[in-house]
Amino acid sequence: MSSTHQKIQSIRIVSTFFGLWISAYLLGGFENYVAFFLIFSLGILHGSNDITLIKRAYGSENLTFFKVLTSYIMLIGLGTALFFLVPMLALIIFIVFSAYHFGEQHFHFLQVKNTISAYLFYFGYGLFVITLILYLNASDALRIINQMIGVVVVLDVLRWTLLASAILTLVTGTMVYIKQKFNVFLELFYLLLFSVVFFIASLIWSFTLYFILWHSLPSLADQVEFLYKEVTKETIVRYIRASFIYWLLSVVGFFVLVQFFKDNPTVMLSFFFSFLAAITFPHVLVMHKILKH
Ligand SMILES: CC1=C(/C=C/C(C)=C/C=C/C(C)=C/C=O)C(C)(C)CCC1
Repeated sequence: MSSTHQKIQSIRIVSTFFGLWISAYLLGGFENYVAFFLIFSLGILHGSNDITLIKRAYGSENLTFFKVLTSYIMLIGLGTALFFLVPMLALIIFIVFSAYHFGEQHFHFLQVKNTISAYLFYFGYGLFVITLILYLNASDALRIINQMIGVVVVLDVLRWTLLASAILTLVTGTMVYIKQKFNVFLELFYLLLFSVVFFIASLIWSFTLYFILWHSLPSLADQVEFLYKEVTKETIVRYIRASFIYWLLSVVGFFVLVQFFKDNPTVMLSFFFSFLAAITFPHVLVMHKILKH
């Protein structure tokens, strides 16, 4: 593990405990502001440099900036249209993509990469974590999901998904472990920590702590390393400069669109997750290309 990732590992464990402590002391409303601030800063930032990453990952010979931008916008458009036309299918695809993406980032240190068992392991693990967040905050989660897809999803769906993803993770994790040993106790400790956090914290705060500390931070470090070979103050500043315009566009875009929904908090939250979903689709594909190597 590189020294950057070791540092991030310590930062995220300490910050998770701090986040847990905060959730006991901050008032709900203020906690939500901090959560959205973190999602709109670090969370969106970690997906803002995708266009540079695609060009680098595919080699820039045949790919013009215009071609990449057009396919990127088309994918986001497709994602948005899907949420309008067939919301339930869109949500399922989004969760499948997100689950794989979270698991792939979490286990990016494994050398066992392009095998079916590794793919299923990433997917199973990510799905387990996402469902754990939803299950331990079920009333809020189900309200938002119902609002997003217009169908009543019951607690049993979460319960069975949790069980199925746990079994999938266990079976495929064993297959991966046979090929490459990893620290199972540390992974179990993380899962225990997540369960305590998700149980105590609210839905938005639980999602934020996982998304920012356990996903976006290590992903940012990987991307900076991929683009500039090392993570230093200078390369971080270069990364921020290169992604700033995309970051600004998505944040401004979100705040313009959200004006239509500002009178109803639940509709606003479901719009927020649909927006996150639409910009997530191309990001997952780009990161898969990078983490594969
Ligand atoms: C928390 C939560 C949800 C799941 C969000 C997910 C899965 C987000 C994934 C984001 C990604 C992968 C971002 C890019 O890196 C739902 C089911 C939408 C609605 C209820 C609350």
